[in-house]
Amino acid sequence: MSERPIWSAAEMRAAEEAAIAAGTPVETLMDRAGRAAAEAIWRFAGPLPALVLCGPGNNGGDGYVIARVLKARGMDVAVAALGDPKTPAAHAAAGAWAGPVATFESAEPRPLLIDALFGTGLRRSLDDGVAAQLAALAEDAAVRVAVDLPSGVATHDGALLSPVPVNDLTITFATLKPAHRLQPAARHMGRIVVAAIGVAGESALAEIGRPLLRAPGPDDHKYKRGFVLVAGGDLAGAAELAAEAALRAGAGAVRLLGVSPSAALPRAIMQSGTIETGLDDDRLGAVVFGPGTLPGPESDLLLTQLLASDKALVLDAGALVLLANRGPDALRGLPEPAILTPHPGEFSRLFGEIGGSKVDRARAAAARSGAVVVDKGPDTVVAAPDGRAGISAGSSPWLATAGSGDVLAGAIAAARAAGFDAFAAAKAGVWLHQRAAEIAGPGLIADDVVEALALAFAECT
Ligand SMILES: NC(=O)C1=CN([C@@H]2O[C@H](COP(=O)(O)OP(=O)(O)OC[C@H]3O[C@@H](n4cnc5c(N)ncnc54)[C@H](O)[C@@H]3O)[C@@H](O)[C@H]2O)[C@@H](O)CC1
Ligand SMILES: Nc1ncnc2c1ncn2[C@@H]1O[C@H](COP(=O)(O)OP(=O)(O)O)[C@@H](O)[C@H]1O
Ligand SMILES: [K+]
Repeated sequence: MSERPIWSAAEMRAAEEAAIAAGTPVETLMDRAGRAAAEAIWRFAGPLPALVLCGPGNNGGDGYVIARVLKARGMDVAVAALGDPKTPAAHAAAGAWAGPVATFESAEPRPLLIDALFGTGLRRSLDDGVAAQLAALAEDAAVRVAVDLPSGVATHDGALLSPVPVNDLTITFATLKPAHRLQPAARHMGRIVVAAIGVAGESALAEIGRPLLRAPGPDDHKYKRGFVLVAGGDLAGAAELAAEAALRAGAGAVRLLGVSPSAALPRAIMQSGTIETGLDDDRLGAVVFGPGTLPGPESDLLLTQLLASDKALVLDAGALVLLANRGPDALRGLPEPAILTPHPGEFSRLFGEIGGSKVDRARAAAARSGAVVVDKGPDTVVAAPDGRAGISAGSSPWLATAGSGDVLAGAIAAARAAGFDAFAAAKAGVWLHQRAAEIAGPGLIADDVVEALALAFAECT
């Protein structure tokens, strides 16, 4: 599985510095960035009368290049600057722009707005007057484009430092940055184009991509495809959703125990036995515990049994409440790293308030617990104890419906039982879940996501 990297502002700067040290001047990088952005804008928006807003740094420098390239293509381009260029490269780019430059304050709206005020160098919120003028110009534009990042967005954590217009297109350079995928910023990007500018680097953070899953072959049997046990309790529906999700997400066999057998479930799901006997099975690839489980002495005892077993655990919902009482250290030293799937409430209950971005928080939680943490939400982050992390490329808001988390737990367990390590399984489950939600479409309920998992799985084989 190959995934799109996500670089921090510091990693982007390091890549840029490495390229410069290797002989590519910053002016060349800026020229590539501006040309690529102009090309993307030209293709996306067509030849509308454009207004390019240029800030004082290199983001503004990109803006001057864009203006020059679009004008050379015959477009009607106006430029407005927020202050004079402050970097040599931006200065050179501004010098190469032959047309007039209005002040930012005096800029009049035009159908195509190109925001090159601030990018990764933004250090604080925009001044109120600047944010208000940007909003007014965006309001009156037909197409809004952001260069690298919408101005006002914090690169690292996706916070909005001041009001930010919703863009139709954002062109970023080399790789995605965290703010392109983290909320609340992510919803302000519109379509995202990543333009190559000839810099290289490395990052432990990537976008969660479509996993490569194995369709069964001639040598397969059901247990080889993956055997999942769902340890249910109390509220049967949630455990049933997890069990059926595991089956539809590719597990060869699923057993659901701890709740009364249900005729509503597919007959393919095994429902006989006790959790104790069910656990005593070497063929088990993953155990889901928590969906539908209420905290109490009995469920707490079961958690103790599961932690003492050598099984790969996916802990969700009620199991996370039980775990919060013990503290995340209870997971340290398990033979197989557990996978935790907290929603924001469960996350803070389990790990307390952690500062930084959502990626920082998930990484800290994973390092603390030794588990893979799936920090759920519209921008789900998966983090491993060693610092590797992934951010979901997006998620249908229709997943904000009862039971959808149970479905995710089942899908993750299927990937784990299929042989993926905990980090890869968590990411695969997140991808399948969001894709299934997309397939199920608006108005979905959790049961529909379960059904659609089979189609999502098929896209990965
Ligand atoms: N890193 C790279 O490899 C490349 C970066 N490029 C562009 O360069 C940008 C980064 O350039 P810079 O580091 O110069 O940063 P920016 O252009 O994003 O902004 C920095 C400038 O804005 C000022 N500033 C920051 N926040 C402010 C605020 N709230 N109000 C008023 N002024 C504020 C700073 O004092 C500084 O002068 C990227 O976003 C990208 O668009 C491209 O030219 C291509 C190459
Ligand atoms: N607004 C939203 N946009 C996108 N995805 C969401 C949104 N709200 C919730 N989700 C996703 O839906 C699932 C909800 O899980 P959870 O809160 O545990 O629900 P439940 O307990 O009802 O099963 C998670 O996978 C989460 O990422
Ligand atoms: K910008």
